[in-house]
Amino acid sequence: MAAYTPMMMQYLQIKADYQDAFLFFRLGDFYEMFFEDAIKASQELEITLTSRDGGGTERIPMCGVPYHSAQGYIEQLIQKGYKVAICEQTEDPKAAKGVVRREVVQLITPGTVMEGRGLNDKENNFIASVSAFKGGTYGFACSDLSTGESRVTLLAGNFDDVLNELSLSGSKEVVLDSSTPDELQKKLTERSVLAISYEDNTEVNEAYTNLLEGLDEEAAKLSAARLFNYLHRTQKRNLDHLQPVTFYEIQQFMKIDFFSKRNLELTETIRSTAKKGSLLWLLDETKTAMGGRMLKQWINRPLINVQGIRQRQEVVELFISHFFERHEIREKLKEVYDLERLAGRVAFGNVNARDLVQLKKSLMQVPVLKETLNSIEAEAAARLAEKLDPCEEVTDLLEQALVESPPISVKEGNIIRDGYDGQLDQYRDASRNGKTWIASLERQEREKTGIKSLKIGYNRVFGYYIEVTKANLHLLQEGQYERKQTLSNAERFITPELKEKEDLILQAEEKIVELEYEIFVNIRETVKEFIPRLQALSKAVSELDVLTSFAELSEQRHYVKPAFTEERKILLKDGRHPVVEKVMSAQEYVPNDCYMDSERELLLITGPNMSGKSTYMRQIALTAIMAQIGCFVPASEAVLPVFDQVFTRIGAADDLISGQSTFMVEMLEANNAIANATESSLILFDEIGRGTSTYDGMALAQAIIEYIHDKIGAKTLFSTHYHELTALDQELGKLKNIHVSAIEQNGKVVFLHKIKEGAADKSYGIHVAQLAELPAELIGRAAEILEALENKDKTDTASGMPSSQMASLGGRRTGGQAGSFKEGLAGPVSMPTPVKEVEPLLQQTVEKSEEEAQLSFFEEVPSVKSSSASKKEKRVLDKLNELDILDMTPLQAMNMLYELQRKLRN
Ligand SMILES: Nc1ncnc2c1ncn2[C@@H]1O[C@H](COP(=O)(O)OP(=O)(O)OP(=O)(O)O)[C@@H](O)[C@H]1O
Repeated sequence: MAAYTPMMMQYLQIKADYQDAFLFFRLGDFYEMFFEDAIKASQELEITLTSRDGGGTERIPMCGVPYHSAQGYIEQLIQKGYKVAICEQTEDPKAAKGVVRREVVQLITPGTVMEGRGLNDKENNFIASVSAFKGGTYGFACSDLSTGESRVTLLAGNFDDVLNELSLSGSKEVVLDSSTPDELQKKLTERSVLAISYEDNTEVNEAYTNLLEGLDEEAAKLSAARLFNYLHRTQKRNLDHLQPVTFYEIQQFMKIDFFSKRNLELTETIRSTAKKGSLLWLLDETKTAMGGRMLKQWINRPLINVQGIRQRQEVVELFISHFFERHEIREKLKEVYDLERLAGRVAFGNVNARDLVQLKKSLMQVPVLKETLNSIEAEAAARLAEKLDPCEEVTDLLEQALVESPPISVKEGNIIRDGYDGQLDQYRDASRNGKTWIASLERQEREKTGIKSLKIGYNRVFGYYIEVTKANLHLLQEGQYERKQTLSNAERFITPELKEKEDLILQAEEKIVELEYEIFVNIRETVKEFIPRLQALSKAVSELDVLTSFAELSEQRHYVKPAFTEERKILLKDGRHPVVEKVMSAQEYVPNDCYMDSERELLLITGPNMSGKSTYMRQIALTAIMAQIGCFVPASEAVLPVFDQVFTRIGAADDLISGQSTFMVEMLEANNAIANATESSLILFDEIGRGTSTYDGMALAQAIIEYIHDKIGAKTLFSTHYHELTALDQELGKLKNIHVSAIEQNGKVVFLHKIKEGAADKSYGIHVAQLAELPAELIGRAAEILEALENKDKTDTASGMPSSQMASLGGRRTGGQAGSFKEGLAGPVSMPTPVKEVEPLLQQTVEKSEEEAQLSFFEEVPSVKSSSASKKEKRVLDKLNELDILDMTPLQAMNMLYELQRKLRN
């Protein structure tokens, strides 16, 4: 290796310990980066790459950012998922012999950000640890360093549960044992952009022993200890604000798996992953950042304990009936800052005087909140009031000590009030007296010399001086003034007396600044002792915030309090999809009822495209979730069971990025539901089977329905375009058909969005295509093909060919009879008992033709059997040619490519 300079050797030595981070190496007023770090950082941060001589044969790539503006650059790197090690000079350069000692003082990572853009007010910033134990148990711990909250759980054997917990907590970083197998690491990073870190030490650090005291299980302790050890090692300080770790079991909450959370758009929309348009967006009427975070946690983990839900409902109801008190409370909540994160920064040592003034102002709202709650005179309100601890000692201290508007910096004085500290007052007197003396000296000198324009000024170089314009110089007495500086139009002088006072003033000011900082640190340390109380207060305020916002929303949007039943019954009158309703205004939205009980476990929903099938299904799930977080629900009457889990298969072909075909994802999601659902679960399956050929799809759909009906008994809503399946109600006692109605008016389809009993009688696929403004010529052609298909079907049926008129694909399996799917296809129809004799036939042909009509974009339809391979290719090429690629998103383009390829291979 080349002989580098001692400083570069020091750099390389430190860098060796931080291979996976950018090393910000402090050199004077800059943080410098070298070698690979410099090349990469210059690209990521768009800063100039230079080079320097480091003693070796070649120049070393280098780039740097100024110390005072480093924060922004660090945030940029963290947001991109990188880690940054801050390496400071840890001894006074003047005192150093040789190279100044330098050490990494903090490793900032995506999961350990404490301030700045990396933190979203209304979102937690969790870092998790995953530990594998013998017997297949996983320990999952997570901590939000900015708020200090931590929790841990043990997950038996199922790695999907680990992935779910990671996604529910929204963790940005995961800490693993370095021996974690690669395949698990790959799985962890597949679903989201996670920073991975390692910590092998699981010994409980003394500083955190008390935080782990409540944990009975050794594995839980070790998992949390791994996380704390990592935090301690990277942050290099005691983290006094960390709260005791709570142990939870995933069975304590309604389980909503990763897919369902996404499909139901609980906290973000599928398309843009934005909050706007999600359930969280609708429900978030909170006034504080902490309340916003609590709401998100509640949505991610609805309760299954009826008692807990009813307690929340009781408070919501109370606030609905106490409008003025609610209004008063919400006004006051606006004044409450983020107590939890303030407390975190107090412990971390990066809080400033302004933050503490905000803390004081927040705490001053607490007595008013308590008073308002107590004025309601209800037990539930009194319970909430009880939990609000105003921490008067902190308010008093901050009120007495801090001025109203201190500066941002804590090292420049002007923070502490007069009268708070005797010594400080003395210094201030000295400084003020000196300044008064100087002001009177100016008066005296003017009188003495008769120079009206004489003035006393101050600058950093010469200190105080007497300034006289050149025209008046002759009026000064010789020998009394020492000339210090000549300007173009004036001269500046000093006198021994002036310098003496100046020394006094400057010394006093220096002492003031030092002492103010010292006092500030003492105050901060005192506030630190109140952190647990502040954190408890923060929880109570958050709860009050969320519950009043539920009340606000429930009243505004005419939601109703759901009753819970143990009868596994759903009764919703005038139910609405809360988000769609908000977007389209209540007048336009068509409310729908839903009734399910032990005789009506599965609802098979048919109806045209665009009629509102998915909206209806989603609204049932969202209503259940809203009910179980304690909110009222969008209906005029609601009775619900407590669901243990919600499963969904709804959604678009948006999974190409994860490398799985749409159909495969569909099957994985279906399997997840089938493997885990119980009779207390809710399943929503939207057009299962549509991703494969008609017969395959229909067969799978039927088999899935039968399986749920016979073996699971979960409340299930299943929408389908396979009208043949509607005949299943003859066989499956607990399956009922419902449909979304539509009518035809002047050749155009009109969606009524109204759910009705029974199966739909028509598909309207071509009508929908017409609404989408496909070319008239094409629509005409589709109608022609449809007719041809219908006729063909009729002929086939008449000639005894296997027909699509059969009620379902395979005879239903009962006992030992194996009425297999194949038999159903090849032999005579095994279960041909459609409800209506003629209609199902029509339904089938319309349905089939709709699908074929869609295919006709690309290939010849079966009725016009001239399809040659070259013609098919030509159609694909034509389609390619027509595409306006610049107008497509990458995902749309990928989907289209996938589709085209599928057409070619078909
Ligand atoms: N109850 C309703 N009242 C008013 N408008 C509704 C209602 N339900 C759905 N809609 C509107 O109809 C649109 C289509 O609904 P949705 O996606 O649920 O239809 P779908 O039947 O599932 O369609 P597809 O079969 O094509 O997937 C919605 O975006 C919404 O604007």
